Amino acid sequence: MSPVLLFLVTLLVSLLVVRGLRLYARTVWRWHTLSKNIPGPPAFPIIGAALTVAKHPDKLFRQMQWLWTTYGSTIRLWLGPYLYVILTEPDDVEVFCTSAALADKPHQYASMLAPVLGRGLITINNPQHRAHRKVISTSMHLDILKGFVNVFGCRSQELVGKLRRHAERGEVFNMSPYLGFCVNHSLCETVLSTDMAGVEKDRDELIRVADQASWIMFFRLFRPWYWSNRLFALLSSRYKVYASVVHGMQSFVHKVFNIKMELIRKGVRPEAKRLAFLDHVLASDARTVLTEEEIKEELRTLIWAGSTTTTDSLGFFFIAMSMLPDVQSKIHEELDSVFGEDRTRPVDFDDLPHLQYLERCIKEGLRMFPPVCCFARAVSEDVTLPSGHVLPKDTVAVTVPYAVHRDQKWFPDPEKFDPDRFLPENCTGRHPFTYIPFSAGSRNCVGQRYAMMSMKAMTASVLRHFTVLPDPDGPTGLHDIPITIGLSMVPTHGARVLLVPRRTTTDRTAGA
Ligand code: HEM
Repeated sequence: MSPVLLFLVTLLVSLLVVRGLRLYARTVWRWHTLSKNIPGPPAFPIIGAALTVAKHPDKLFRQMQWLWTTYGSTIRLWLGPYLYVILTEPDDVEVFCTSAALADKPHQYASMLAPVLGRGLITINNPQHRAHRKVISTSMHLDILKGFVNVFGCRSQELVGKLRRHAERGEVFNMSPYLGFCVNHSLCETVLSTDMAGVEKDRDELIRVADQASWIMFFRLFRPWYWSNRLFALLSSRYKVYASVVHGMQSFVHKVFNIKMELIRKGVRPEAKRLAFLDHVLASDARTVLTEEEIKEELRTLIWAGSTTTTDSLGFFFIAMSMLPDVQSKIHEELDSVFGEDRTRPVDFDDLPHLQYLERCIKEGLRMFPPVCCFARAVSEDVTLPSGHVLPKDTVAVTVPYAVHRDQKWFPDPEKFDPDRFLPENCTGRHPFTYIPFSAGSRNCVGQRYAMMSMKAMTASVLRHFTVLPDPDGPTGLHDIPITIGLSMVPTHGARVLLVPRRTTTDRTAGA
């Protein structure tokens, strides 16, 4: 290159860099000015307050609790060069969930979560999101979900068989891996295919590593220096696991999808009673809206979205039950009134409406331990919140259900497990955005009904057979359960409990 050309190129690059820096400085200055009244931890140049939150996941939860007890219901948090505003006032949360200026996810969802979760509903933005959401929610229709309850019931019976071995040995053990397997097995069967012949190994391997992947994704979110995929690959020892999970999930979904397409080509249709979500999608208009690649991405999303969230909710639920004998015995009474002493019949769809108390307990569990600990939105224009604070354009708004659900005003004595908070008469007049385990608005959880049905079927199946007792060496109360934060909130030591088989009248007579 001639010296003159080199000079011109250097000059041009320098001008562009200076212009970029000036633009950035102007934007940051604007963010500073608009958010100066919002309290938050001190921030340093370049890294912001990253060191305040870049903690080990076991310590991160306490750190987040410290944030909202110290700074209140609106918090300013600088992470690297970005400004995050955390909101927990229900009126602000309503704007967060419903404002068109907050309908999209920030870019970190696409760059860090999409490789694992898939470029599906959770990570894509409008107008693509709107089109996909229409198709996916149609295929999550109640009539379709009804058919899944039998799968939940049967997988739960298998779960009970595995748990029985520990119960018979009279030992405290960690239920979480068994719950995870049951949840993931049910998800694969209902979302992808009832017939997993030939791909069981891939499925089981995926289930094994699912937790690690969710942990790694969250680990990155709080470390701006790992946001670039290249730097993450170069600098972090965790990249290898991450890359193998991404690859494993993609190839598993591709394999199942290809098997289905091959069967369709051969004119083989699964029995109507054994249709999975994918069968419904392939038989619907969805194929005209979504390409094959898009369908595969949505399948990955559904499986990931349902996996740790449901498993961890169940984990917290059973720990809570082990500490609340009175609540548990009310559930037992309800189960006995529905199933009698028959312990062999799997739970089916018609049983679910009769399990009202159980449902309230699940809802209260989700209030106290909402597994999605926070979610975020990109702010596409300045938004003035009802609390008076301004969300500046191009920043990120975040809400934290765990904190929202502990508002004394709407949930008096919030650390008390009280299922009757969800009696219809006690919900009247409650601010609708003060209970958001499944989020709310246009980006709420599309699997909410699926999740409630599967959790009801699984908890009913386990509690029909067992009484859950606490680990004598474990936490002393619900406030004391150690929590680790990954993509979802996890009980740090898993759901460690002791199970005691419930005896039927026949057992008692035989034993007498
Ligand atoms: C207890 C279980 C579950 C909880 C607590 C939960 C919670 C949530 C939350 C809070 C969101 C919003 C996330 C955000 O805005 O970033 C969400 C979104 C989503 N969930 Fe769930 N979820 C659960 C189970 C499921 C299940 C079983 C499925 C699928 C079978 C599922 C599929 C999805 C999808 C696809 C989205 C993205 C929706 C969209 O943006 O249009 N979830 N979930």
